[in-house]
Amino acid sequence: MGDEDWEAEIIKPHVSSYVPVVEKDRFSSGANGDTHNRTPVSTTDMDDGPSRRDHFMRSGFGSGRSLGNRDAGESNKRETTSTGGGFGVGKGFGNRGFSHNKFDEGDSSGFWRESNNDCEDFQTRKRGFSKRGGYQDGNDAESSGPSRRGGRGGFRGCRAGFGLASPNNENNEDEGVQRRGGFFGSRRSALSATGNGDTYPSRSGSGSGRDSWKAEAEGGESGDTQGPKVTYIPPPPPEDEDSIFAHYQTGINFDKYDTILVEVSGHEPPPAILTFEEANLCQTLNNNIAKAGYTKLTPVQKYSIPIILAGRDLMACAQTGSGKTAAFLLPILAHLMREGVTASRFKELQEPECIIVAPTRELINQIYLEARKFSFGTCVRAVVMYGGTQLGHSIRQIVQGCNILCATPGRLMDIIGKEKIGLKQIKYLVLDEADRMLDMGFGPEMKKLISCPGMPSKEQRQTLMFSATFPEEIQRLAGEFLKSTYLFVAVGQVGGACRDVQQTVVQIGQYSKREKLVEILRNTGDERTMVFVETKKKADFIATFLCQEKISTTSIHGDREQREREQALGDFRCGKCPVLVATSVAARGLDIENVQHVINFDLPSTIDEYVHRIGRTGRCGNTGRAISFFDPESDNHLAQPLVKVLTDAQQDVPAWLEEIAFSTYTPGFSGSTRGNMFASVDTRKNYQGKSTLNTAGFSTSQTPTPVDDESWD
Ligand SMILES: Nc1ncnc2c1ncn2[C@@H]1O[C@H](COP(=O)(O)OP(=O)(O)OP(=O)(O)O)[C@@H](O)[C@H]1O
Repeated sequence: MGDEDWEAEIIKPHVSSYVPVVEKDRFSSGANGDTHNRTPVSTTDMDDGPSRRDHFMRSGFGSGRSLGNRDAGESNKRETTSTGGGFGVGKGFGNRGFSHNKFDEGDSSGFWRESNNDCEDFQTRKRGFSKRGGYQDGNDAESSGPSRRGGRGGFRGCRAGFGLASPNNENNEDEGVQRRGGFFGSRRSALSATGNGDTYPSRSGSGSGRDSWKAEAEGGESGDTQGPKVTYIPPPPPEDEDSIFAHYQTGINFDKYDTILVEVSGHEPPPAILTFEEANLCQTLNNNIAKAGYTKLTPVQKYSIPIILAGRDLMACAQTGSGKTAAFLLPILAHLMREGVTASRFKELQEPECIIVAPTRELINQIYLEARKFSFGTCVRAVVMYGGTQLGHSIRQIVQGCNILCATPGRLMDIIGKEKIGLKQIKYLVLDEADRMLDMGFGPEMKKLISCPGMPSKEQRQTLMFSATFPEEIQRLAGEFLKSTYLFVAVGQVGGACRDVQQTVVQIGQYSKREKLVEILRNTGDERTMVFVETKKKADFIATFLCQEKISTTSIHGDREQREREQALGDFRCGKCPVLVATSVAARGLDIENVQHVINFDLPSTIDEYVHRIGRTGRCGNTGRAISFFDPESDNHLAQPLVKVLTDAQQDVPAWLEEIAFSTYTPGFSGSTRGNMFASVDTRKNYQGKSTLNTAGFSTSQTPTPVDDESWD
């Protein structure tokens, strides 16, 4: 099936995953005339009568056979070898072109490799699928358009079994290989072509792919040869002041932030400020800060704001949910206003003063909403654009004027390639979740960005990097983006978990997880809970399973269309679906009120991902709970770093976990499967002076100390 079939596929409703299958009869015309606007699954939807059940039955899902197969969706091998219909292998895909042998042998060709990293780039991987090079030659089902792979699998499976016919049946095994694989993007080595939603080259560490990002962009989303046109136009956010400034309350532990140690390293850092007044921001900004409910600075804000105001480059690492977004937005806005930046007018080529990049669409949208909030009533205009939405829509937003451009990397490259954005005026470049972007293999793309024609050199712009985790390797790479004089701010333990999250680790076998999950969710009632799983397919599977159990659930992952992702998030935010099953696409940055629980149904492959995932709860001084299922069959590599994270966060460490950590002890272990994630200090060796202070501003030490925390033992 060629690209034209992709087109055909998107003009008729299709099912991109089997969660939406249950919604199939609910397709409605979207606001934008999109013909496949679907409502994510929820129990309420699923409970509404026999017809829905019929649908399940018809689709093969929910038959005793399907559901009775506890292995389905949980055991890769079993799925791929089962031909029993129902869940295991839908007729649509399961046997028609898949070489079981390949799966069983853990084929590492990269086809159908589903990564947990389905952030912004999921289209790219799908693109990779279409170039499957020899995989299942001649099978029309198998060679169908890549991005619709899951969809077709689901859709066809729906007719003839159920959509677990996803070709990703082998994924878990491949992921097992991948997750232990290389570092910068090496996990993606097989996925090299561009995608329709986010066009950029391979994430492969080598930067393979095409030579020019511009070529990528031109052959990208708008390049009709590359895939289906994305028609989704996200609904505009509410414009009324109440909505713009809607916020949740800080929690009981907000004041405890003052006791967290902060380490600043680098030459001559400006002193921290203790209050918003000391920042000397303009009146409009102060008003907006007040309307946002901010009365007191968080530690990362106390340090970062004066550093950014002083024009310094910054790498800042602070625990999840501790206000990093405002820490960079406020001083940037203050500068822009001080410099008299006025809203740019309609122009074909816009030249923003600031670019903010983040790895996921939902996160960049959230940052945009914060930028819009703090720039309210000013002349500064923020614009957001991200993959999975209509490119023309992004362009229309931009040409109206753009001072602060919030973008995901792929879309940013597209727009620059289309010469809608000039870089000459850039004064601030912000990389949020910088480690994630670099880890995902965006390093080459980011390097291309900073060497784009017109982009001021690092000496002439201010570059800011933020995250809750900064492995050493990433720090070293990140140094290329920053002036050598950059300051490094570490609030608390770099890579450490937020102490406001009560962490529990449960030892459990793969096949008992679902039962346990239901048990937990029955006890949590309507409390908002995020359930993380490792693969997109499993996200759908678990969401559907929970719906069957009458637990209102929706799901978010990289194979869902952007419309569905946003709908899912909306339903979760408003409480319509209090359970959100997610892959790591939702692990970073998402700030959702009242998430009381995070459940790691599957532990992530790395400890820093764990830290980010559990950081979706316990934000801004609120408390939360995280329960993680630890399967000794697959998670032993996490035992050591997990023990460290738990210990550092003053949590109970189960004896069995300590034992596993001990038995898998690696001399020189530094807390990460990928390197020294617990680099509690700036990894530069040449800085002089490091101050360790508590956030009330009192110095506890002014002398440099050696790297003291690289080893957990
Ligand atoms: N000084 C403050 N006073 C009150 N609320 C604040 C303050 N700073 C930030 N917040 C709120 O705290 C929440 C978390 O902030 P934010 O999303 O910026 O955290 P983060 O550190 O970026 O987290 P993550 O590491 O998960 O991305 C947001 O709702 C934000 O509006």
